Amino acid sequence: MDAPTEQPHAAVRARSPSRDSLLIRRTMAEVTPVAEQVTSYFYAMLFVRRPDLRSLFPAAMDMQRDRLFRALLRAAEHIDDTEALLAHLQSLGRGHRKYGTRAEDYPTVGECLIGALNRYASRSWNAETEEAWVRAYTKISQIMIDAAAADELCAPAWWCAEIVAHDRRTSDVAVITVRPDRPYPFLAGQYTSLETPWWPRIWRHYSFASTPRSDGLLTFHVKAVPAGWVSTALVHRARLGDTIRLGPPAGSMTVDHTTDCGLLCLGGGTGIAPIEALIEDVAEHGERRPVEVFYGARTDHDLYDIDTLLRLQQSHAWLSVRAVVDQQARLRLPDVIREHGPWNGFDAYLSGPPGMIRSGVDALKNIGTPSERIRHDSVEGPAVARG
Ligand SMILES: NC(=O)C1=CN([C@@H]2O[C@H](COP(=O)(O)OP(=O)(O)OC[C@H]3O[C@@H](n4cnc5c(N)ncnc54)[C@H](O)[C@@H]3O)[C@@H](O)[C@H]2O)C=CC1
Repeated sequence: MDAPTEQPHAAVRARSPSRDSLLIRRTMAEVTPVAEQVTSYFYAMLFVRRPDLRSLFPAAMDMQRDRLFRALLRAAEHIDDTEALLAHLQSLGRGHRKYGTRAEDYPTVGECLIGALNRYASRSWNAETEEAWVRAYTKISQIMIDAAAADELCAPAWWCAEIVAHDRRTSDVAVITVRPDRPYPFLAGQYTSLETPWWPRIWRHYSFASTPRSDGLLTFHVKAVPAGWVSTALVHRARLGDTIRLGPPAGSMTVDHTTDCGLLCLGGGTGIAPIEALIEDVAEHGERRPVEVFYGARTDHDLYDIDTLLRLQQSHAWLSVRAVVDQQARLRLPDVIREHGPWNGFDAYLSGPPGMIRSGVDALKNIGTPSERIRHDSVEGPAVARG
């Protein structure tokens, strides 16, 4: 994602913001309209001060130059939400190991961040604001540094993986299976970051389409999207035997096995991949909790994995699968959940395009689903930006 664009899993608590948080928000309000310039200035400063850091970023910086910067700003905005921030930043810190980031790089990044904000938020900037940003950045960077150091003791910074199956399902969707060079631990519902040999240092996120398997293989669903360099290479260029790199697993859209409540799953397009992993997870735990899947696609032809889902439905009485095809349906995917249900006693899992997640969350909230029962990974940024 890419990782720098992950966002705090936002269960925003109703609490009055701290003074630091208010000052940070004031800066953000001033820099948001000139975000492009602030970002360019930040990276220019960073690479002038530390030219050696340039090699950690992709050759074409326009593709993701603002990801690190945006991630830092977003984390600062959530500075009061310690619980959400902690999990998010730990994941970010672990994910940064694959870029080659070291603890000693963080102070320079912080100086450039504050330098850029100081310059572009000049109307509201003062000594108190600077202190608030220094405190926020110190907290953010320390969590990331600590998480990276702890991870170093037990996991590699990245895994190499060989493509062992490449199944073109439609003109733009491929189901790709890889064999990692070392065991790769993860949970059903999580995703990873992936780098191809053709676009070095450009990482994109893909969800695991199954539970961990005894043969250690990992499967991803990839759709080539316009201007999506990584996805297009994976669908149209990758061949058996090619080697990709994987970052660590991330994401919190996992099944809570301490309850037996039902699962309402919405999978849009290739967003169906982690939903399939969740179904397998429930099956492997021998649970007989209801799992209701709505699989949305634009056309019949885009339901590229409906056969897998129907096979799973045949073998599990607790599983129900419904396809919702835009061209045929009166309603779009998120709207159909209002027509079915009620969904009391169900946890909701959403995976698909950002717009689908947003309207799905709205639809669920409108029918009274509490937000702590709605799970999805971030709507903006890498979790769903899979170019
Ligand atoms: N490949 C993977 O592992 C994963 C991919 N994703 C994300 O899923 C998306 C899949 O893209 P496509 O296959 O092109 O899906 P798509 O754009 O063809 O849409 C799939 C379904 O979502 C619905 N939808 C789309 N936009 C909507 C909106 N604004 N409001 C309500 N419903 C909407 C459509 O009606 C359709 O039923 C991408 O954004 C990808 O990043 C998410 C999780 C995992």
